[in-house]
Amino acid sequence: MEDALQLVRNVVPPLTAKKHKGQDGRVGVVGGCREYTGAPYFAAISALKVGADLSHVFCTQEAAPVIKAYSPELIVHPVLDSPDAVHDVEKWLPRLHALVVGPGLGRDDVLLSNVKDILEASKARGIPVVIDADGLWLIAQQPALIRGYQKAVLTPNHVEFSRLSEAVLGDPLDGQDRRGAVLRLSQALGNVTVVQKGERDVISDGEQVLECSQEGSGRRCGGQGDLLSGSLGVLVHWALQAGPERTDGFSPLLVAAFGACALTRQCSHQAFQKHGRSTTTTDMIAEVGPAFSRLFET
Ligand SMILES: NC(=O)C1=CN([C@@H]2O[C@H](COP(=O)(O)OP(=O)(O)OC[C@H]3O[C@@H](n4cnc5c(N)ncnc54)[C@H](OP(=O)(O)O)[C@@H]3O)[C@@H](O)[C@H]2O)[C@@H](O)CC1
Ligand SMILES: Nc1ncnc2c1ncn2[C@@H]1O[C@H](COP(=O)(O)OP(=O)(O)OP(=O)(O)O)[C@@H](O)[C@H]1O
Ligand SMILES: [Mg+2]
Repeated sequence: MEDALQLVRNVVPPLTAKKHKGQDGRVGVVGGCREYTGAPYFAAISALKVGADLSHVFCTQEAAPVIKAYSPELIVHPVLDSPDAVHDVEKWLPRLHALVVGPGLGRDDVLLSNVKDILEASKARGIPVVIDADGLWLIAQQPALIRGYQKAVLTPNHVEFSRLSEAVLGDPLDGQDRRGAVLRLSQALGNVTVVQKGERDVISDGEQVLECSQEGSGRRCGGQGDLLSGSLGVLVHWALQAGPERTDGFSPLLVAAFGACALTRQCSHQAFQKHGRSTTTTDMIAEVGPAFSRLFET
């Protein structure tokens, strides 16, 4: 565990006066609809709190004022259900380092179709993508969308993993051999990186496997996965920018995923010490700074 934490430390960029705004990360979250406005907010604000310089949310027109009202820090684009949604997002892609697709997306067919085209445009530009929540619902329906895309990281929870396994391998989760199940799913998807969240997070790129058992808490409130996926958007950019020479031969995406899992669990642990059973994801986001320093600032 300590070795893996050191690999994460190796990819964290120094804060220097020599950089300009944006250089430490410009992340976009694709999600936010009538039902769900918290999830994209949790993901986008977590990216900023981890250390991105700019955090965008591409959501439906109806969700935009709600998410804008949560925070002036976020750049919120009310475009996901506009007639020219794909173009409206695509024009921002050259300025983004990573995309987090799915938090609060919902399962509306029009939105899923727009996100399909946004993913195609992102792959064409080699933009790293983190796929979570209802983005995984889309992938389970159309695995070919990301099969073989080496800059994709999937972050399924228990149920989402079973759905993906069923769709891609024809069999749901093998309860016993979690490492084997994650390896197999990654391989079947052309070695994309897969994070199976759970009591221990199991992470694989189809060749190597890392497990994160950083102490978290017993609290299972909604939104914790969104904190993880938003943090991961930044860490993926940093790890790819640092390159494999800084990750001791491990895939940069594997190291980034381990870092996001450890950070999320540490936030949960710290928030639970203060708030106990009443801990919410908002309390956890308040712990991102101290948790990051504790784990990754040398
Ligand atoms: N504040 C907001 O805006 C938030 C919005 N969110 C957004 O909601 C969307 C759907 O997200 P989701 O997590 O409900 O996913 P999904 O797979 O449909 O679960 C459906 C059912 O599966 C089960 N189940 C789930 N997890 C399980 C587990 N670990 N172990 C076992 N069972 C488990 C459970 O069913 P049950 O077992 O209760 O019958 C659950 O009801 C997505 O876009 C996300 O971003 C959330 O991020 C939260 C905060
Ligand atoms: N049984 C568990 N024990 C300890 N930590 C857990 C457990 N299950 C999940 N976690 C941790 O909780 C965090 C969120 O995982 P979870 O499975 O709740 O994601 P999710 O369902 O996608 O969340 P969200 O509500 O944001 O969609 C991760 O950091 C994961 O490591
Ligand atoms: Mg989730």
